[in-house]
Amino acid sequence: MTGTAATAREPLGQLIVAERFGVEVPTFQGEGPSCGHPAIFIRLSRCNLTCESCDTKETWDWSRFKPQEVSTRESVQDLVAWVRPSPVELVVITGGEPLLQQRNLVPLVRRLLDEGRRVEFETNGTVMPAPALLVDGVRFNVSPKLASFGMDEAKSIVPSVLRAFAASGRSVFKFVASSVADIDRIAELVDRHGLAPVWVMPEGTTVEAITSTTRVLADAVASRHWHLTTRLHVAAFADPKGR
Ligand SMILES: Nc1nc2[nH]cc(C(=O)O)c2c(=O)[nH]1
Ligand code: SF4
Ligand SMILES: [Mg+2]
Repeated sequence: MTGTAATAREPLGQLIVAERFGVEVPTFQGEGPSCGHPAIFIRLSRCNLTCESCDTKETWDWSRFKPQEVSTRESVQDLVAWVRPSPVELVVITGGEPLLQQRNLVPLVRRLLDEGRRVEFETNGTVMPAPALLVDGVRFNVSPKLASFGMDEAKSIVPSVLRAFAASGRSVFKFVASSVADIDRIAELVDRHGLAPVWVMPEGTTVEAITSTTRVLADAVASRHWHLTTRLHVAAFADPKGR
C-alpha cells in the first residue's frame, strides 16, 4: 500500500505529523521566496502522489516505512504551544502533502496567525485549498511535479487546482528542475495554466548536485525572467536532516 490519503477519519483537532523542527534547533526557510528567512517547520505525514525522486518517502511509502513508526498524532493545541516560545515569525507547513489534512489545518493556521505568525505551505498543487486558508498571512509555495521527477503528470497536474492557486494571489509556483528540457516543460505548463510568479529550484540533496544543476539551469531561467532559488539548508548545515 502506498500513497494512502488520510483525511476525514482523523479525530478533529489532530494532525498526523512526520517531524517538526526549528524551535529547539533554529533554522531557515531553505527554498523559494523566503529562502534565508528564519523559519519553524511542521512536516505532515501522508501524500496523494508517489514521486520516484521524492526526498520525504517516510511520509507516504508504506512499502519501506511503517506509518506508526514514522508519524505521530499531535493536537493543534500542542503544536501551537510548541511554536509559542519561539521569536521566529514564519511557520512552514510541509509534507508529504499537507493539504490532505486541511480540515484540521484551518484551526492551526488561524491560531498561528492570531499569535502574529506568518504561514507558508509547501504543497504539490493537486488539492484544492479551502477558502478558510486563503487569508492574509498565508502563502502557498505550489510545486507541481513533472514527469521527469518520476510522477505521471496525469495525476500531478490538476488544471483546476493550479488555476485556483494562481487566482488566489497568495501563491508562487516553485518547480523542481534538473535539466533545460525541464525548463521547456515548465514553460508549457506556465503558459497553458497562467501560472505566476515562477520559481525554479534545482533538484538535488547534496551541495555538489545542487551547484552543478544550478549551473545547468541558470541561463534558461534568467532568460525567461523567472526566479531562481537554491536549497539553502543543504548548503548551510552539515546534517540537513531536521533543519
Ligand atoms: N530548511 C528547510 N527549508 C525547507 N523548505 C521546504 C522544505 C521541505 O522539505 O518542504 C524544507 C526543509 O526541509 N528544510
Ligand atoms: S508530492 Fe512531494 S511529498 Fe508527495 S511524493 Fe511527490 S515529492 Fe514526495
Ligand atoms: Mg525538504
